[in-house]
Amino acid sequence: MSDESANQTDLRKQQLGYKTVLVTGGAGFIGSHLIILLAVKYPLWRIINVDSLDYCSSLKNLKCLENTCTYKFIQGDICNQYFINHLFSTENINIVFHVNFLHGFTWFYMFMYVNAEGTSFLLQAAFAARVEKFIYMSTDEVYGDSLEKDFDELCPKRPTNPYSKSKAVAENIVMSYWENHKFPVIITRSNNVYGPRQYYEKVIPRFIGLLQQDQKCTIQGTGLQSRHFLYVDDAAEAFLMLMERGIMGEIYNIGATFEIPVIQLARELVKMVKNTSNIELDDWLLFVEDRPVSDLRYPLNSDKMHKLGWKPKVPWKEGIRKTIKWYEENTCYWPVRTATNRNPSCAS
Ligand SMILES: Cc1cn([C@H]2C[C@H](O)[C@@H](COP(=O)(O)OP(=O)(O)O[C@H]3O[C@H](CO)[C@@H](O)[C@H](O)[C@H]3O)O2)c(=O)[nH]c1=O
Repeated sequence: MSDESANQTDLRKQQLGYKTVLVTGGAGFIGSHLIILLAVKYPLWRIINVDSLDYCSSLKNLKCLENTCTYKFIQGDICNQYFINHLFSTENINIVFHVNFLHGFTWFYMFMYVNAEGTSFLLQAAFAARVEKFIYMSTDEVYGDSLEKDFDELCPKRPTNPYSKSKAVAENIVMSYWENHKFPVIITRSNNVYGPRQYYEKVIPRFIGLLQQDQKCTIQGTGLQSRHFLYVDDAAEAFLMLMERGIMGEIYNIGATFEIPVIQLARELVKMVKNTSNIELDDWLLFVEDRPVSDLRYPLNSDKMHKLGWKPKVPWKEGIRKTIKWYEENTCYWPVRTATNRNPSCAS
């Protein structure tokens, strides 16, 4: 089929209610789970995955869609303006999930470039193409930390590290399109997401990978900082619910109900992975240098999501059991099993 007639077919399908959805960073952990859920729930929609295939992404994550004619992978960089403009002018994109981002605690310029400037390139092109919904995945980290009070979406942003600062800047750019042009955007701020296929640099897969190789869990700092963990299927469900029912121009917290200090998380994982008695648990902990800035916790008030009808469904015990099982069955999935955190500031 020629490009022109393919375009005509797309347009006719869109008139019938079929959509074309773009997911940036779709070969990564969260992006790939989101794409698979989209493909299951909307089998007739076109899904375009744009990913630069950085070290923590893999096309293996989407192997199950390889032969699906409604799914298309394009290797590309959101910071390449020519590429992005071409993408929007040729693909008739209706909905964007902007998942793609760069993590870390140093290299401030790179975070600003990818997270803020890249987002701005994408927005410009999406706006020109009159996209119907632009959903931007931000982070709970934009709030800074809180020892007591839960953050709701009206709390001020107080990001403390270069990554969260760049995400906060990107949020401002996204929101300015709503405020100035009523361009339909939604911002999500979620807790830490975990589950099968996550790259080894994040705390849960990293600890599992280390233990599987008889190495100790590297606790950064005291380990008393705690995190809320959301199973990836629940996160993907939340993103789809926002696409279906979210109010444009709004921000939504996507919070988990399970919170655990990192040191306790390590002990739980030791118990599960090593089948160790309580007395020996701490033999598997190694205290390493902390990050330059380490927030203690990010408690979220997710009432807005609950009102839309979303709640996390997967209990921690079930989620972590499934996750460990996956890592046990897929020891060679990622090239390096105990990736040192690519973040150069993490002394681990
Ligand atoms: C990898 C690693 C981490 N940690 C600690 C540092 C943190 O307090 C905690 C969680 O670290 P990470 O798994 O790297 O995730 P974190 O920095 O919280 O960031 C994640 O969660 C954020 C949401 O809070 C997302 O916005 C980020 O994109 C995502 O990467 O575990 C350790 O103590 N040892 C480790 O080896």
